Amino acid sequence: MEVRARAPGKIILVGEHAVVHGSAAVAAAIDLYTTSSLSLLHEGEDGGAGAVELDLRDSALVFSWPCSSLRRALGEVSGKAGAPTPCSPDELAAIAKLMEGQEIPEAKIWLSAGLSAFLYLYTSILGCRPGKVVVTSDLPIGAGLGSSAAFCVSMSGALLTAAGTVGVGGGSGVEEWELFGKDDLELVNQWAFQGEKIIHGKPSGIDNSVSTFGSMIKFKKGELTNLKSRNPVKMLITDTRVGRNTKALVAGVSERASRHPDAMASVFHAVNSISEELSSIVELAAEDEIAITSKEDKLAELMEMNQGLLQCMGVSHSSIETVLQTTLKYSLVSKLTGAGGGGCVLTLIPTLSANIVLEKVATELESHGFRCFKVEVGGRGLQVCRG
Ligand SMILES: Nc1ncnc2c1ncn2[C@@H]1O[C@H](COP(=O)(O)OP(=O)(O)O)[C@@H](O)[C@H]1O
Ligand SMILES: C[C@@](O)(CCOP(=O)(O)O)CC(=O)O
Ligand SMILES: [Mg+2]
Repeated sequence: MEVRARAPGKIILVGEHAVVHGSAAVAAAIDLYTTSSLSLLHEGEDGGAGAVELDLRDSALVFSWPCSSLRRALGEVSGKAGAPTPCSPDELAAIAKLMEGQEIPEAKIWLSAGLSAFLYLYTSILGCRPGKVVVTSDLPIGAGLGSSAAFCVSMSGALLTAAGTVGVGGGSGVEEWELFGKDDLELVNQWAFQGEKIIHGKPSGIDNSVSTFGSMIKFKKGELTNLKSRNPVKMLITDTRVGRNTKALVAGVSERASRHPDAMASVFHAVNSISEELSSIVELAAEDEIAITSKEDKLAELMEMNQGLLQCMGVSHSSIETVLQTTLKYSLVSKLTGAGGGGCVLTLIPTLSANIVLEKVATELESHGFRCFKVEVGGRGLQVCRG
């Protein structure tokens, strides 16, 4: 049996980093996906005693662990159907040892966090039984669009479906994407969060939640509120192509917060107010051109204010500043999205803006070596297909 699960990336409209410290944030799914395709094998089917294989198609890298080594390192784990137990320090150390035998190219050493999350999810859900997972993704990795969460959500979705834990009774037998019910999605989300913890250290949970449930959400202290966005929100995304790592950036903000607790508490409080205000504005229905423009002006101003506060947190970057200055020449407002330090920048596209302006701004941004693309905002979350 093959199970394919796909999960979207996301944009954070406002509230990144502050959300880790208890403020509200607003995020939306985008139409770029990571897909995990899982085939379970029987011992001996591959001519050997069986192995767990991870094929990262986009990187042209395949990793493999004999089931016998997994059992030696992790014990006779039997797989778990219910809610996850967090990865213990001992388990994490055993997984780190299993990584030693793998040949990860130096330039892609950042993949090791994803591989560790994979081994944790696979062995915890299915035990040490042989199987093969092929992963493909439309998302740039490590660029602020939530590739780590999409990886963990699609992987958890595929593994839990194969284990028969979620999606029981669903599916029509023909190849089509299937949506899960709320309880199944909750369970997938809990597992994906544990995977995110291995990759990020201290995630807020916003990325895995929006990737699992889709749509546009407000997220605060683990609580998710679905936002009904009454008018389309259009965003241009600019990938600065400056690599960065969410774990290090999140840790940097926490260190700044422990050096300046009062000042940073005020910054986080201001972000919370921005997210709350933006949430209520997106839910307002604007009927005519004047109302739409006034609504978009408010969204743009809140995004601009949030960008200033992200600079206060120390997570902007010269490449991000270049995008801000370039789009401002065309009276367009931008802010970083995700962890910052490079990665992607959002530019709000007003409904009434002329296509020619957009083409000009994209051309100028690309002349700096950046990559621009448009995304659909607020679409579906996890979907599964059984072949
Ligand atoms: N398709 C993938 N295959 C393997 N690992 C992945 C994949 N997507 C994400 N990851 C893991 O997630 C990390 C990137 O996560 P992160 O730094 O949070 O950035 P972002 O989530 O914004 O893309 C990568 O370094 C890798 O370990
Ligand atoms: C910085 C943060 O708010 C978002 C990180 O998103 P990304 O991994 O950069 O896509 C961290 C979090 O909320 O877990
Ligand atoms: Mg991430």
